[in-house]
Amino acid sequence: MSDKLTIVVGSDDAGFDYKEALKADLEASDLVESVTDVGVDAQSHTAYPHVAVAAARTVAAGEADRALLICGTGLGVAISANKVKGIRAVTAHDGYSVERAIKSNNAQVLCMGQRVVGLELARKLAAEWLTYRFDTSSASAEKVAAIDNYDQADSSLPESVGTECD
Ligand SMILES: O=C[C@H](O)[C@H](O)COP(=O)(O)O
Repeated sequence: MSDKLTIVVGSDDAGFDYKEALKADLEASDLVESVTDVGVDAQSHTAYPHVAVAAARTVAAGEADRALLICGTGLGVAISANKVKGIRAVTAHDGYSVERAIKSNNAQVLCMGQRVVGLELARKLAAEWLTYRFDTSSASAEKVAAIDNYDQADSSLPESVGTECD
């Protein structure tokens, strides 16, 4: 994998304008290898769960490094993306959370709400998001591994999986 990021973008119609603006920024960024748009387009009205799951499945399949998803609040797309096994999706509208989403949580999916955050702040946050990388040797790594263990476990397994973290 190149150090440049392959990114999927998606939105419902409530997030369409921001998705288009952020997509243009990503396409112009030296930190981005490619951008794939899973919709919606200006004419379609696909509900957010379908777009979010399509984007998340692309990431889970290893066909993209990250996804940037926009809906009205950034909440529905995050909830939906998190239904895909292996995906860690977060909603964040401030710089610290965006940074920690990568550095603490290794979240592959960042979600924002067009009805929540100003466009210029959303653009700044997306630009900063591109610069962060998860450190697999950090103390956060085993916590993320614990999330993934729960994700992989089925409901017949014990309630907790590896509760001890150093
Ligand atoms: O989380 C949902 C999003 O904000 C979506 O864009 C709007 O959903 P609603 O029309 O159900 O409020």
